[in-house]
Amino acid sequence: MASSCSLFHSSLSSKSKSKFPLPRHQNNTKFNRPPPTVISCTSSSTYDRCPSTTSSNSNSPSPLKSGRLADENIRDEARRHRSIANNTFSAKYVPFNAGPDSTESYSLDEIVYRSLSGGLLDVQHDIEALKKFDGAYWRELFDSRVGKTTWPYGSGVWSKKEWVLPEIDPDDIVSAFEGNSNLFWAERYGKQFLGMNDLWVKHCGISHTGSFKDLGMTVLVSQVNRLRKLKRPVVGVGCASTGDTSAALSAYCAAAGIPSIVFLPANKISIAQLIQPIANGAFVLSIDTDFDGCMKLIREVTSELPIYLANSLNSLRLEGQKTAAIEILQQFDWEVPDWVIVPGGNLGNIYAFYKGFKMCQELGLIDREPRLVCSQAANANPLYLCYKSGWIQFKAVKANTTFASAIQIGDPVSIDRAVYALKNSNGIVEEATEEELMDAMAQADSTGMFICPHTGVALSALIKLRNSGVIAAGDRTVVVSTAHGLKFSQSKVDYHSKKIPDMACRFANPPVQVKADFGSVMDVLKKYLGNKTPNH
Ligand SMILES: Cc1ncc(COP(=O)(O)O)c(C=O)c1O
Ligand SMILES: N[C@@H](CCOP(=O)(O)O)C(=O)O
Repeated sequence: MASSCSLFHSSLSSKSKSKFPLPRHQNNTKFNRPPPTVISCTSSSTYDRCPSTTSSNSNSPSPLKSGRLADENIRDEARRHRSIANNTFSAKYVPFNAGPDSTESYSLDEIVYRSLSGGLLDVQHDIEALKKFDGAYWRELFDSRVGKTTWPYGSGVWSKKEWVLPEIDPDDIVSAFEGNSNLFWAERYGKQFLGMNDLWVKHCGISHTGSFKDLGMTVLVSQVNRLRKLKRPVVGVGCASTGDTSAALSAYCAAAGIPSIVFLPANKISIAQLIQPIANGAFVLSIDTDFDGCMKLIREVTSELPIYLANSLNSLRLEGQKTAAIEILQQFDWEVPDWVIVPGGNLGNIYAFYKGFKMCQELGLIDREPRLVCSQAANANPLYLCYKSGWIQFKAVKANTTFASAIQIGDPVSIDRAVYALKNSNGIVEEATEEELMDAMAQADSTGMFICPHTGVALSALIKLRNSGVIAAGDRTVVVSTAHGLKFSQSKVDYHSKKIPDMACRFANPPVQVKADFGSVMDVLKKYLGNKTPNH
C-alpha cells in the first residue's frame, strides 16, 4: 500500500492568484439566474407520469412493444414523452436550520456551498407544491417506477426525482441506475448472535462503485452537467476523500466526460479504493496528510479555482443519499422500522437518512419516523464525545488509524446536521473499538455476508444496544451497510491470519495447510467433520 501510494505522490503547488471567477461567498461573484426549466415528465404511463398534467402526447408515433421506437434509446424515449408544462415542483438552497425570518436563498444553479454567515446550506423543496398530492399518490408513483429501465426512473434515486432535483432535465442526468439496493434479511446473524428475527441490512455498498456515495454523486454530477451546459464556470469537480467519495466522483465524471480531481490522504485508503479513480481517469493527488487535511485543502482550492466541490459539505449530495431512507420504507411496504443504524464519519449520511424519513412523514407517506443510531469508530469519535457531553460541547479530534478507514475523520463537516438529525429523532450515538468492529464484521461474514469494517462499526452499536436492552429482540432494525466488503479485503486477511497486534481475532478462520496426498487430506477432513452433525 505504502509503495503504491507513494508512486502517485505529488505535492500541491502553492496558491496562485486566480484568473477564474470564484464561487459565491468566496469572491461575491453574482451568477445570472437561468431561464425557468421545463419540467420533464410524461403522462404515457404510471411510472413516468407527470403529476401536473393528464393529457398524453397524441402526436407521438406509435411505440414498439417495449414503448420505444425502433431507433430510439431510453434517453430519446424520455425526450419524446416530455410534455411542455411549467415546473410543478422546485427546490432551492437555504441556510441549514434557518429561523422562520430568514429570507436568504439561492437557486440550485448558483455555485454556493455556505450561507452568508458561513454556516451549512440545505436544499429546501417546495413542500406546499408536493403536498398537493397525498401520501398514497407518492407511494404509488415511487412503487410504480421500481425495476424499470425508463430513463431516468430506473435509478433508485431518480425514481424520486420530484423530491430530489425536480427541475433538472432528464437529458442532463448522469446515472448508472444506482440505488434499489438489497434490503437483506439477516436471518441467521440476527437469530444466532442477537436473538432477533426482524433484523435487516441495507446493502448500500452493493452498487456501481461499491459504496453509498453513488446515491449522492449521481445528483451532484448531474447538476454539474447542467451547470456546464448553462456555461457556468465549472472546469472540473473535486473532492477530498477517504476512498469512496473519490471512487464515485471519478466514475460519474468519467461517464459524463467531466474532469475530476481527487485529494487522497497518502497511505490511508485501501488499494481497491485507490485504483478506482486512477482507472476512471481522475487527476489523483496523494497528499501527505490525513482526510481532515485533504478536506481543508480542497475547500481552499475550490475557492480559488473553478473546481466544483463534491464533498457532502455540498448539500446536493444529501438529496441523493436521502433516497436510501425512502427505499427502506418502500421495501417494507411503507411500514416504518423501529431503528436505523448508520456508521458516521463526515456525518452527511446520518442527516440524509433523517431528511428522507422526515419528508416521508411530512408528505403523508408514513405516520412516524424510526429512531436513528449513529456509530463511530472509537479511534475517530468526535460525535460520540459530543453526545456523551449531553450535546453541550463539540470538539474536533485527531483521528487515529482504524480498520474502518473510510470514517477516519476527526473534524466532520456536517457535525451540525448530524446533531440536528439525532436530537430530532430521539437518536443515540455509539462507538466501537477496533476489536469490536472487526469481531462484528467476522461474525456477520460467517453468516454469509461480506461486509466492510464500517458496517462492523454499525453492528457493534447494535450489539451494545441489544445487550443493554435498549433495542428489544422483536424490534424491526435496519443496519446500513455503506461499502462493499471487497474494497476492504486486506482488513479481513489481517484478521483471519491473526496478525493484528493486541487483537485476539476470536472468529478467525485461517486456511489449513495440508500435504498434497490423499491420506493427509482425509485426516484433516475427518477431524473437521468429527464434531459436526448433519444439518448443523
Ligand atoms: C464506507 C463508508 N461508510 C461510512 C461513511 C460515513 O458517511 P458520512 O461521512 O456521511 O458520515 C463513509 C464516508 O465517510 C464511508 O465511506
Ligand atoms: N468517507 C468519505 C469521506 C468524505 O465524505 P463526504 O461524504 O463528505 O464526501 C469518502 O469516501 O471520501
